[in-house]
Amino acid sequence: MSADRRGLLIILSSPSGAGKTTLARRLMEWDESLSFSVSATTRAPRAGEEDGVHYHFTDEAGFKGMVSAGEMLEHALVFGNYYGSPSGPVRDAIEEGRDVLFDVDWQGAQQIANSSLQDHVLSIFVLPPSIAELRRRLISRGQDSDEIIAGRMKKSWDEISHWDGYDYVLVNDDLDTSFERLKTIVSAERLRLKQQPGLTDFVRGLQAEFNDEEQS
Ligand SMILES: Nc1ncnc2c1ncn2[C@@H]1O[C@H](COP(=O)(O)OP(=O)(O)OP(=O)(O)O)[C@@H](O)[C@H]1O
Ligand SMILES: Nc1nc2c(ncn2[C@@H]2O[C@H](COP(=O)(O)O)[C@@H](O)[C@H]2O)c(=O)[nH]1
Repeated sequence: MSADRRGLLIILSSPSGAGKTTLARRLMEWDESLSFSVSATTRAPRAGEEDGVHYHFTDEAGFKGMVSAGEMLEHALVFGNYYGSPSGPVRDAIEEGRDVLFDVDWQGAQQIANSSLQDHVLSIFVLPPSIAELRRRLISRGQDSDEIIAGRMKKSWDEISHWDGYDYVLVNDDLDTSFERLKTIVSAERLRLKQQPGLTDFVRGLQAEFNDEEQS
């Protein structure tokens, strides 16, 4: 560990359409030191999605090759496509004391929470204010076919049923309020004692200064 602060693995999960990608993008704009874990996926790119920025788009053979080479921190089949988080950039960031943001489903969140990096995990589940609003958001995003939206709505309860396995839960009703709460969570978690190993040396310095003053 070469940094004063231990990096956090900030995991956002939610049913599709609840708003985690929107919140993740805002968080990245708020703090440019955050790294986003760009997942690999076999899903086809949506309009506006760039390879290497939003996802590493690959085919099934390429994806399975990465898994068998041990290059994935976690991986899962979600809505009929493979998704996974490459481990290299995550381990580099943690080594340097930087935080990494993940947008993964509950299976990915569980695998990261059970990995050797479990002490770094901060997990947040995002709930929609209602199921009707979840559907409205998926439709208004305007990027998936009716069939895909129906499939995601059908699976939404599978995802929601894991809500209580997370450290924090946000009901994403008003976006600005949710974002303020998310910033509060991240800011507070960064100040936890275990995240600041450099404090031991700092307090030793205070003690030396205190002892010097006592003796003079
Ligand atoms: N609090 C909110 N109020 C209204 N609309 C919202 C809110 N949060 C997000 N949205 C909108 O809902 C739609 C879905 O949001 P987003 O793509 O962030 O969801 P997601 O959880 O990342 O979904 P997926 O898992 O499918 O990637 C987007 O059009 C987004 O602008
Ligand atoms: N386990 C993982 N889940 C992931 C990863 N990247 C994204 N996801 C989840 O997939 C669904 C669908 O995403 P979409 O971009 O197709 O709408 C969503 O729940 C994401 O959180 C990953 O690397 N691992």
